[in-house]
Parts: sequence; C-alpha cells; structure tokens
Amino acid sequence: MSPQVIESNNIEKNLKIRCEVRCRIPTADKGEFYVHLYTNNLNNKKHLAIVAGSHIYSRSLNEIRENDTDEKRMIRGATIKPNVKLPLKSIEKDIINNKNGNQFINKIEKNEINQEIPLVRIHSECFTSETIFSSRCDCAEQLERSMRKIQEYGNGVVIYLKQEGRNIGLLNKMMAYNLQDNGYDTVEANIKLNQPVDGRNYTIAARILEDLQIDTVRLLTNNPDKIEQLTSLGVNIVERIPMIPSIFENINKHRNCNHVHYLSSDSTSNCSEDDMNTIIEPEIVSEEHGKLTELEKYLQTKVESMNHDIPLPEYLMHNNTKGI
Ligand SMILES: Nc1nc2c(ncn2[C@@H]2O[C@H](COP(=O)(O)OP(=O)(O)OP(=O)(O)O)[C@@H](O)[C@H]2O)c(=O)[nH]1
Repeated sequence: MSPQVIESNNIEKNLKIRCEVRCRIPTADKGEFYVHLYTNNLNNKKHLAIVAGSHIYSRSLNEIRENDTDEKRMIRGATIKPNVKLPLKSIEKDIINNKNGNQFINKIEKNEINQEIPLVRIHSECFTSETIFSSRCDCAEQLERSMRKIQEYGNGVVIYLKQEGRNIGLLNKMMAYNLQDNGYDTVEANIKLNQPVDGRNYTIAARILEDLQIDTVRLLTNNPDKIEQLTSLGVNIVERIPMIPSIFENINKHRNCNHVHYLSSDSTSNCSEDDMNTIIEPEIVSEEHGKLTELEKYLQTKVESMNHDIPLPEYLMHNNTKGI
C-alpha cells in the first residue's frame, strides 16, 4: 500500500469532526448563505461549509450537548428544538425566495432538475487569489461562480477546505511561485520543493457532507482526482458539472480595432460599435497576443500535467510555450 493510501486510511479511521457554529451570511450579489465552522481531532484547521438552502442541517451542531440550554443553542446557531429536520418541501420555498427562482421552478416542473440532489463544490483555500487578488490562478473566480450557481439552484454547499496550495501550505506555495517566475510550471515547482504535486485529502469533505446529511451530489469540478477520492470515500456523485474558466468563455477579439478583450474584466470603451460586433476566433488571438498570461499557462499545465478536464481553446492546445 502506498504511503498516501495508508495516510488516507489512517485519517479515515481516526477522524472525528464537529460543527461548532452556524451563522447567516448575507452577500451583496450572491444571496444569503449559512456558514458552518468545523473542528476536527487531527489538527487545528477550521474547515467550512457554506450552505445555500435553510433545509440543510448539521447533525453534530444540532445534537444535544452537555449542559445545553436554549441560549447556548441559539448562540451556536443550532435549532432550539434539538434534531429538527425540516421537511423537503422547504427546498421549494428557498428556491422561490431566490432571485432566479422562477427559472428553476420551471425546470423542476418539467423534471429537468431533481432538486433533491444538492449541488456541491469542494473548494480548497487560495489566499493569494481569494484575498489579495492574484491573477496567477482562477481560484477566486471558481469560488465566486460556484457560490452563485449553488445559490441560484437553492440547494447545495461549498465545502471550503483549509488546504492552501493543494495542501503544501502558503510558505511552500510562495517558494513555488518564485520557481514559477524562473521557468518551472506549477507541477515542476512542487516537485523541485520535494512537495507532492497535489497533497490534498478529501476525507474531511466527505465527513462534512455526511454531517450535513448529504450522500448524493451533483459536483462542480474539473478535477478527476476529486471525483475519484470522494467516490472512494462513499460520496455518490451522480453528475459532474464543469467549471469553465471565464477567460475561455469570453476571449474575443475585435477585428477592426485590434483589441483583445477578456470580456469579464476589460473595458471596451475604445472600440466603435462596428468593431464590437466583429469577433475573431480565439486561435488568432494567441498569435497576435504573443505572450500567454500566467493564468493561461497555469490552466494549460492543469490540463496537460494534472489531467484536469477543462476544454482548452485551440490556441493553447499545441502550444510550445512552457507552462508557468
Ligand atoms: N502549489 C500550488 N498550489 C496552487 C497554485 N495555484 C493555485 N493553487 C492551489 O490550488 C488549489 C485549487 O484548488 P480547488 O479550488 O479545489 O480547485 P482544483 O483542484 O483546481 O479543482 P476544480 O474542482 O476543478 O476547481 C488551492 O488550494 C490553491 O491554493 C500553484 O501555482 N501552486
């Protein structure tokens, strides 16, 4: 048995988790979430579950504790009546209350969505992207987009794991970035530092899902390793929903004005209306754009060296440029 499998089996055997507190977090443009904070008996990391849908309940938060009182339960965000499980009907109420609810209700009525199967993302922490806006990777965008999708769906959770840098930690990740500035790609840099290419373990995520009484999911991911690990941990994944990076959805070039736009962020104010309406195919962009961005190289490496299932645009597929 490989050391990683042994480690994973040990974690699985010994791990105990508990939801300590749940609170409501409203957002400006992504609706309202219930954030659950989990402790575990193996380390001090505080993993989180960001839940959309007030029908999703944590078993460990709501069970009766020693010297429990109504006030203590209120403060930790537990139900006042212990172990109350709301009827599934409340899912529909959540969806109706949602901004885009009608769309989903229509689909549910047409049986296009089985709203009882939650939409789930297992997301790993990325301080550089999510807190200080690094454009080396697309982690912040993935977090934001998945929260939005799950909220629109009205039934689901983002499990936010404190596994910075694919679990090599921020210190090692910052050293990896220095190597990446000197020609290594994201995989080679980890190896050079004697770190695993991906040192993550999803046992805690599986346990959190279990605690939230979720056993079957539709999973938002491009990462086959997540699917494999979660499946072997007993999570029933009925569907993978791809996370397409917005730069691949939106790369357009205006033929007349010669501007390349990543439409999610660039201003288009210098282009005439005619320019705006004439779009060149993405492969032409790379030739004229010349240098790939760090994000493009990062995504290219994820596909080519980490088997991520991201539909790369043509211009990145047969490129000789070394990935950052
Ligand atoms: N070591 C290292 N980690 C990175 C780098 N860029 C981003 N990361 C980390 O990669 C992880 C991304 O994890 P996830 O959000 O779960 O996404 P994923 O594994 O790419 O898989 P998806 O589910 O397809 O999004 C985070 O922990 C980031 O901190 C890098 O260049 N080097």
